[in-house]
Amino acid sequence: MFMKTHKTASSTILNILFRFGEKHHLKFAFPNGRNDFFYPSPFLCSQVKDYRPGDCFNIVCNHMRFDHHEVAKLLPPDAVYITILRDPVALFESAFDYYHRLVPLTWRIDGENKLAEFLNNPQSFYRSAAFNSFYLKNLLFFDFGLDNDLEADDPRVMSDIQNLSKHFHLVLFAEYFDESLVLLKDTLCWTTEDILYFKINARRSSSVSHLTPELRAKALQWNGADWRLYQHFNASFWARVEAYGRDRMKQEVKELRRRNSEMQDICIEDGGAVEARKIQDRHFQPWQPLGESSILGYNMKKNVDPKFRTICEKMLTPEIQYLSDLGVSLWLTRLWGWLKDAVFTV
Ligand SMILES: Nc1ncnc2c1ncn2[C@@H]1O[C@H](COP(=O)(O)OS(=O)(=O)O)[C@@H](OP(=O)(O)O)[C@H]1O
Repeated sequence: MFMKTHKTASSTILNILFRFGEKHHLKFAFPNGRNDFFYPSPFLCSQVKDYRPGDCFNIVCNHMRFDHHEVAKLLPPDAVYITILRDPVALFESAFDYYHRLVPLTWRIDGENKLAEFLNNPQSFYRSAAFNSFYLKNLLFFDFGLDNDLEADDPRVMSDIQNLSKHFHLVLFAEYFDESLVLLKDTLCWTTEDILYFKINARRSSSVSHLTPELRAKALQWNGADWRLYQHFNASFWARVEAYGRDRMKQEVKELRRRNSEMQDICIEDGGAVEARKIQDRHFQPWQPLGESSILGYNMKKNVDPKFRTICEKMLTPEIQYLSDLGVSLWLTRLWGWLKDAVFTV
């Protein structure tokens, strides 16, 4: 079970899981008609495509609002539960940039720097019951099915975190992505080959807001429950690295980076990610947020060695196209994508 949290490098993990599942003919529990399990509604096993009570799956990995009891119905009792976190300030900044047009509360924020305006006075732009407002506060807590309106010092925050830690065997971190993958490989007895990746779903640098220390402090306070969650699992992560062996970790990370860079030379035109308008093959065109084209993608080398063509293609394929390749119907996602691009894109 991979709990795909929002704006945490989870699409890069998803690509790794898709490739592993496909290679070993594993059975995915997929959504039906769209790329998520009716997010933000809480997860129900009936949302799984062709689900019948008693069915058992190998991998669950699409966006959902987590509910352990429901997820457990799909999996064997010894299933490994994994998720990924990111520094709540970076996550908040990324989510605000990506989703703010979908949150009516933010439409009346004036000025060039909407993020700063919001953080300087969040209460005046936020109501917990408002449409899509969960994107604006403690999004990790929300994704885990918890109350994202709790203040950091509410005792329920720590008890929720303790409870979550009983369910998850491994918590990865976007900030220590390569170390996280080495722990993933160790937990699942995988090989380095299995964890090779290209960064998926990154924004162009001009879309990233750099927060002043004051605004960073405000963002941390505003997302206080997520900050506690992050700190709790961060401590367990480093204890885990210690147990794995610092030197051993260093060697493994070095090897992973060497292999990734080798794959980059083999697969990617111009050495790295490019703006969407420069992507020639629609198959590699990433999904864009409402109203702009800020997400980068890749061009595959034209003269790629035939023995690497398939692996390059798969490593470069964004989530939506990969789901389609795996046979998932995406008619609702595509309808929304068409509306988004035809009607709303400026
Ligand atoms: N390998 C790796 N290491 C560190 N960070 C990474 C990595 N891969 C993706 N990213 C960053 O993760 C952000 C996208 O997250 P998600 O894929 O989870 O987004 S989504 O919720 O599925 O839309 C997005 O962050 P922002 O660019 O700040 O928006 C990506 O740049």
